[in-house]
Amino acid sequence: MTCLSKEALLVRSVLEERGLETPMIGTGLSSTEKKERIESHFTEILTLLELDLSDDSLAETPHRIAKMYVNEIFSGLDYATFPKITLIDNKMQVDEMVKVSNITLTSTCEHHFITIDGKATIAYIPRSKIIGLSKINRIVQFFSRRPQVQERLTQQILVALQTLLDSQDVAVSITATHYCVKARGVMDATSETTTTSLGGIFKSRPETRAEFLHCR
Ligand SMILES: Nc1nc2c(ncn2[C@@H]2O[C@H](COP(=O)(O)OP(=O)(O)OP(=O)(O)O)[C@@H](O)[C@H]2O)c(=O)[nH]1
Ligand SMILES: [Zn+2]
Repeated sequence: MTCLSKEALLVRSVLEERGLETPMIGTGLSSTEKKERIESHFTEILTLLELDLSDDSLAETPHRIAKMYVNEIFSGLDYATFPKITLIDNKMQVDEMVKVSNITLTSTCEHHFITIDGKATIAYIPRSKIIGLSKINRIVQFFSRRPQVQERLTQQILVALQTLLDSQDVAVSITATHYCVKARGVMDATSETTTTSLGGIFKSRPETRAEFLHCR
């Protein structure tokens, strides 16, 4: 059994308490067992699509998909992959907004299992701690590597950062293209979806909210 970091345990318990955790069941399967089972089911799916798995280009596809699901695009379902978090005392007494824009975000729509491709902007007002910058991108990546709806993804990132920084003063905005909207179904190639989650002063103080939402 993997030992989870104290930050991973804390974030998971707060998300559970708030009803924001991704709905999951426990199977007790190891990562290797999951990959074996997924590979076997994808062999069946591709066969039902009448694809010839003896073709050298397709032969390894079920194995590739299983590896991609467990190790890559859905690795964020496992808190063992939660990033190592570096927090530093705010000795420099920063009390203005720290904002990180244009964070690359690639996730997967849980309704259609197809890509969500977007950007996140995140801000916080430092209190007692400041967080290592790359850790913000890593938290975005962690929660993106799950089947998601954009609204829940935005909230999970907000609450994780609030928990780690021990402050409500965090803001998250995500703008994304959903390939379930662009590449199938309604086939709209131009629309984008923006979701925003604001905490503390970003919610209560109109000037701070406006600075976050409108200043690049
Ligand atoms: N709110 C929200 N909806 C999403 C997200 N990703 C996909 N959806 C929507 O989930 C809905 C699923 O609707 P259904 O009617 O069950 O699925 P569908 O028949 O494939 O619908 P169409 O996409 O309209 O063809 C669609 O309207 C999607 O656009 C998301 O992140 N947030
Ligand atoms: Zn979808």
